Amino acid sequence: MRIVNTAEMRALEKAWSESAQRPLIDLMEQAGKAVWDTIEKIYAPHTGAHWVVFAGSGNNGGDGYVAARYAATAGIYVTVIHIGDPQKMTADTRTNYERFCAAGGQVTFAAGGQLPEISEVHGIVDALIGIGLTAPLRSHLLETVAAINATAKKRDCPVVAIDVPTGVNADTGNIMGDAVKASLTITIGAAKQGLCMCPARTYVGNLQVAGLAMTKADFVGSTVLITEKNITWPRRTPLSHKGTQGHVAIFAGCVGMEGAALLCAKAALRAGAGKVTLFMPKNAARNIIGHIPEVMVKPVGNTDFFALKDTEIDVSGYDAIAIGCGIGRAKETTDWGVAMTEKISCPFVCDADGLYALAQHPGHRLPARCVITPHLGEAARLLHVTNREIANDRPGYVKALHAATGAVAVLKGASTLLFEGTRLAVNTTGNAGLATAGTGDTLTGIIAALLAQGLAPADAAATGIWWHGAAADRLAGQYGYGFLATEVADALPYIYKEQVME
Ligand SMILES: NC(=O)C1=CN([C@@H]2O[C@H](COP(=O)(O)OP(=O)(O)OC[C@H]3O[C@@H](n4cnc5c(N)ncnc54)[C@H](OP(=O)(O)O)[C@@H]3O)[C@@H](O)[C@H]2O)[C@@H](O)CC1
Ligand SMILES: Nc1ncnc2c1ncn2[C@@H]1O[C@H](COP(=O)(O)OP(=O)(O)O)[C@@H](O)[C@H]1O
Ligand SMILES: [K+]
Repeated sequence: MRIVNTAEMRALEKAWSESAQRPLIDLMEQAGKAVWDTIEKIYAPHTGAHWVVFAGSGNNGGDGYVAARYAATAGIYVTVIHIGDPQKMTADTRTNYERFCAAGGQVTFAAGGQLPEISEVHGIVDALIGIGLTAPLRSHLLETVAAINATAKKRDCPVVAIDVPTGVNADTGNIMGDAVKASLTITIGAAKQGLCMCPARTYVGNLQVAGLAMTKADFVGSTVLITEKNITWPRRTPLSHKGTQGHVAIFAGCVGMEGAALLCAKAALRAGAGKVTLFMPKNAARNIIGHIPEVMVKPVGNTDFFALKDTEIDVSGYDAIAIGCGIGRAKETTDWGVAMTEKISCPFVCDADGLYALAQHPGHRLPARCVITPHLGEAARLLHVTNREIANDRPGYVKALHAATGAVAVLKGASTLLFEGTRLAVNTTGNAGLATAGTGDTLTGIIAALLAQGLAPADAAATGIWWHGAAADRLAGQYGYGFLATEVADALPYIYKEQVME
């Protein structure tokens, strides 16, 4: 599926219009026709069925008027409810309003609050707002959206959103106050990236792309979904041995947070690392020796946490390193963590308190062979903005993380995002069962193991987040929620078997 952001979409429309020397209203005609054709194909409405189209004054409303005209021509009893000020109709929307009326169509104008009672309806089309929404819905639209959702529930009829369900931010996937809960979203030209992200995904329903003439060229958008079709897997051959599968060194844990280190180490082994060595402050290490027999534990120093002198550790000879899980936030540890990022010469992943350490040293740059894996709060700390600012624009801030650090940036959460410098990647696996302590540590271990097995940093990050989410989806299928971070690690080989060995 081709995926774009709204700026790209508008640029595509403009470029098409200029090169084809045709007005944009021709695209609106194609869009509205494609919408009705798709509705016919999916719902096969019978002659005389009643469909209600909610139209706004922007061009999304224009698509709605075109679809309404095709519906009427097909023998559907179609009514349009135009919400908002008709004086504000765009020129193309007005033209299609007039064409619909000239064809005998009925339009009711409403301010938003007081909607006419819809007693019998077989389907609703949402053509209120598309990619033009950037601010929270104003109150009259909020009332309309609530009325659409309530009517669809009461009448048990489908709701088809044109381009974007009204209320969804097409770039960020955020809900701008409230949104239409669509059964089907027919997105115009190419899928808007926000439609593929949480929380929008639960409002989009079945997503169909209406291909228009302008997107038939060999256009590649700057956004991509991470799916089982485009990730890279490490391979084993019959001759593989532990020396060929990569040696991961993990710098993790402190007294009281030994578990984070164990989770990271276990996940690295489950993700195929040939050997895992766990470096831990001495007093923490003595608490966990033997917990995972496959892990080599190297106690460091003489204390509860890592300290600056621990930069003397020889970090050569490893294929990849994970640093940061559960190391704590002592000043000495943060100074040590930042110094280590300069000493490490192999690919590495930095997470959790390692990111806290980086945030204490603004402007510190990381090499491109480093992957950082912040959640929203860690990203906010790194970029010195609020959690809300990040939540409002996750696609923008994952790019900002890359720009600020130079590393391959992963922004975790529902719909984890990845940016390596060129394309925004949106993960498609994972579920709210992952909202439990330690699942981030397992992700760090997975990415480190993939780096150690030779994957490029961006590939290791993409495969890692997909694999981690897929393991969680398998567990959610078995248990629902309530599975543990350890179980996510233990589920990894089953996914590998399905994807690589079957
Ligand atoms: N270019 C073309 O020919 C093609 C365009 N295409 C179609 O056009 C769509 C984009 O059209 P667009 O740019 O006109 O914006 P659109 O989504 O209709 O939104 C503007 C309307 O929303 C309203 N509104 C905004 N914010 C609001 C808020 N917070 N709360 C309440 N209201 C708010 C705003 O009202 P205003 O703020 O002006 O009062 C205005 O009425 C695109 O998604 C696709 O469907 C395709 O068919 C291909 C050809
Ligand atoms: N609602 C959710 N849907 C999908 N994935 C989620 C959700 N909540 C959390 N996750 C995932 O779970 C992991 C949590 O990581 P993190 O917050 O660092 O946990 P911890 O620090 O306890 O290890 C991340 O990979 C994140 O993307
Ligand atoms: K819409």
